[in-house]
This record gives sequence, C-alpha cells and structure tokens, in this order.
Amino acid sequence: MATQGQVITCKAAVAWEANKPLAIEDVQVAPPQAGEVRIKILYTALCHTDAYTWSGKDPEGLFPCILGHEAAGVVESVGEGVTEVQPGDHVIPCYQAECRECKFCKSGKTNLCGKVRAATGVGVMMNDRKSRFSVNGKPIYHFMGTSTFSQYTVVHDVSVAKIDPLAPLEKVCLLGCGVPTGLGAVWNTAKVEKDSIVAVFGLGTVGLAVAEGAKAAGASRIIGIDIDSKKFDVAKNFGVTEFVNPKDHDKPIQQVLVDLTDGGVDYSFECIGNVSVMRAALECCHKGWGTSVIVGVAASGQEISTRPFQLVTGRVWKGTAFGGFKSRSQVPWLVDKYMKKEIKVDEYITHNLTLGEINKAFDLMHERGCLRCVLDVHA
Ligand SMILES: NC(=O)C1=CN([C@@H]2O[C@H](COP(=O)(O)OP(=O)(O)OC[C@H]3O[C@@H](n4cnc5c(N)ncnc54)[C@H](OP(=O)(O)O)[C@@H]3O)[C@@H](O)[C@H]2O)C=CC1
Ligand SMILES: N[C@@H](CCC(=O)N[C@@H](CSC=O)C(=O)NCC(=O)O)C(=O)O
Ligand SMILES: [Zn+2]
Ligand SMILES: [Zn+2]
Repeated sequence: MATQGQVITCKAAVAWEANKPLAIEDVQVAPPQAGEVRIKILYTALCHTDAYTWSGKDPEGLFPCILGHEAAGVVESVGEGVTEVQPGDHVIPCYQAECRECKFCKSGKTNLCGKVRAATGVGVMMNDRKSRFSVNGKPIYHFMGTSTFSQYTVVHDVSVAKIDPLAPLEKVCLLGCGVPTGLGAVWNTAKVEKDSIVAVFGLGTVGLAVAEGAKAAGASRIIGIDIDSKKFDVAKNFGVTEFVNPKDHDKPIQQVLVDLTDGGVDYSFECIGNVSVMRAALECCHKGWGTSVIVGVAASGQEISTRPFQLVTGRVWKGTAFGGFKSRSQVPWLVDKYMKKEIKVDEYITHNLTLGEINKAFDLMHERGCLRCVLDVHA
C-alpha cells in the first residue's frame, strides 16, 4: 500500500483546550510501531463520554487531544508482530482492550484488561510512551486508546476487533461503545432473569440499550425514569413498559418506585452519571436481593453515598465498563447479532453529519430527540 510506513497527513478534529470548539486540523499520523495498527476511520459516532472529557471534568482528560471512541474503519497498515489483523480488514477500535494474557484477562472475572491501560489513560502508546499524532511537530494526545475523530488513527493491536466485512460500517460503529454497554450491563453485569422488574434511570442511548437488553432477558416490567416525559414514546420501542418522571412527584423517586413495585425493583441501572440518581437507583431496589448497576460516568470529585444499612439489608451495588463485554472476542459476535437482526443499531442513529460538522454534532447532543449522531469522516 502506498501509505504503508509513511506519515499520513489527514483531517482530524483537535480539542486544543477543554470546552473550546474543536478545530479541524491537518494532522500528521505516524506509521504504526510494533504491536500497533493504523486504521482508516470511516464513521464515528459521538458518545456522552467524549463530551464529558471535552468539558474538562475528566481527571484523565489531557489537552490537546483527539477525542472519539465509537467508530468503525478499515486497517491501513500494521506494525511488526501484528498477526491478528491485516490491511483491508474491517474493524472496530475498542477502548477497552483484550490481550488475553494479563492478570485481568486470565482471571475470567472481568472484561478489564491491564496490558495497555496505563498508556491509554495518559494519551500515549505503550512502546515509546509517545503520541503518533502531531500538528506541525506539536504532539497531540490520544484519547481512550482510540481517537476516532480523525481520518486515520493508531491503536494497540489488543484494542482492535475484526468484524464481518459485509457489516455496514456507518451503522456498526455504534457497537464500539453505547449499545454494547447497555446490553451488557443487563446480560453480563446484572444477569437479569426472566420476569424481573427493572428500573432504568436516563433514557439516552445507553439507557435504551439497557431496556432492549432487559426485554430480551424476559423482564416483566421495565420502568423508564427520565426528566423529559416526551422520551417515553421512543422508549416504548426499546422495551420500556412504564414511565416515571421524577418532576411529577413530591416524594423522592426511590420511594415512588418502591411504592409502585411492592417493595422495590429487582434490578436498576443508572445511565446518566449523576451521583444523587445513583443513590436513588440503589435505594429503589428490593430489600434482600435488589441489584443496582452504575453505568453513567460521574465528574471528577463526585462521590456516591448511601446508608450502609442499604447494603447490610441485601442490596448490591455494582458498576460496569463496556457492559462487561470482552471486546476483541465479543464485538464481532455483537456485529453478527446485528446482521441477524437480533439486536437494534439503526434505531439509535438519529442524526448523520460529517467530521467537519463535529461542533454542530456536539451541540445536537443536548437537543431533544438526539440519541446518536454518526459522522462520515471522509465526506
Ligand atoms: N460505563 C460505561 O462503560 C459507559 C458509560 N457511559 C456513560 O453513560 C451515561 C449515559 O450515556 P448516554 O446514554 O450516551 O447519555 P445521554 O445523555 O444520552 O442519556 C442520559 C439521559 O438521562 C437524562 N437525565 C438527565 N438527568 C436526569 C435525572 N436527574 N433523572 C432522570 N434522567 C435524567 C438525560 O436527559 P437530558 O438529555 O434532558 O439531560 C438523558 O436523556 C453517560 O454518563 C456516559 O458517559 C457511556 C458509555 C459507556
Ligand atoms: N476517565 C474517567 C473514566 C471514564 C470511564 O469510566 N470510562 C468507562 C467507559 S465510558 C465510555 O463511554 C470505562 O470503561 N472505564 C473503565 C476504564 O478502564 O477506563 C475518569 O477517570 O473519571
Ligand atoms: Zn462511550
Ligand atoms: Zn489483558
């Protein structure tokens, strides 16, 4: 391939500073080193975690950086020793790596991987602790080990899932984050059983994917909680059976839910990133067995609290990253499920724009009716 071993100059959206509009720059992307893969990103969506880091509230947020972590593309070239993917393969970059060799991967108890996390948390590659991105010689940090708001990116080989080449990349890019997170929170983390009563706090993409997962698991009631009652119409299509707006009640929302469910729900999911709601989500769970899963990402300095008595009396508090899915092994499986029409993806895409319109896409995230906006990165 003509570009193999060469620096590629391409367009990328650079976040120079927290909260300042992203700038479309000509970025130099260095060739992949040993154990690295350079990917031509074709489509990327925006997730609320990108907005969170951009806001400056992420303790791991470093600037300048290239954000983005929900994407799909084609391998352009690979570094020395890379055996599992080759140029031309269709791939989804995975912010949660899977090396299959580290203590975490071997434990069988978690989908977290320790192989490259120390580097991805500080915006560099493992090999030389440097970035592969620069603008006129100035290094630009990577983000979450993916940096998909760029026409080309470099990732660790343990962070690449090879997928069915027939899958439409403009759709399955969503399987890089939000949809798997919601489905997996239900299937892997909570392990919701048939006939369970489920509460979902926050009806964005992640919350709706929780509802979809709970419906597939056979939940008998799926109660959606959101501060915008207009969300119920859409939420019904994802499996939500009842809707509660905290603004319609004088009582604390946990009490409303306990009263509605004869003592509390079997499972609850916080899909917002609000620590007060996390408390309510735990406290609306049934005494003796109710389990609450924290999915939302809360800002730096925020802490959760509850009376320890809530746990003494049998409620369980858990959290999930990427829905507990092992990325390289299970993202291809999720793509196959989508191809067999067993999970929704298209239904979460409400907007399509181009990379050049990325600031408009961030604005859209705060607008009613926006779930996921997919950017055509090369338009
Ligand atoms: N753990 C993980 O692996 C992952 C975590 N995340 C995190 O999950 C969270 C959800 O992501 P996403 O679905 O994209 O985000 P969204 O913002 O689309 O969804 C959150 C929803 O909650 C609503 N909401 C806000 N405040 C309240 C409240 N007090 N009570 C009830 N509803 C409320 C929002 O309404 P409105 O829009 O009107 O504010 C919105 O509809 C984020 O924090 C994100 O960072 C995402 C992916 C992976
Ligand atoms: N950097 C943040 C932590 C953000 C966070 O919790 N990320 C989730 C994924 S959110 C995706 O949209 C995650 O997988 N965490 C596990 C991990 O290894 O990062 C902070 O420090 O608050
Ligand atoms: Zn995300
Ligand atoms: Zn590992």
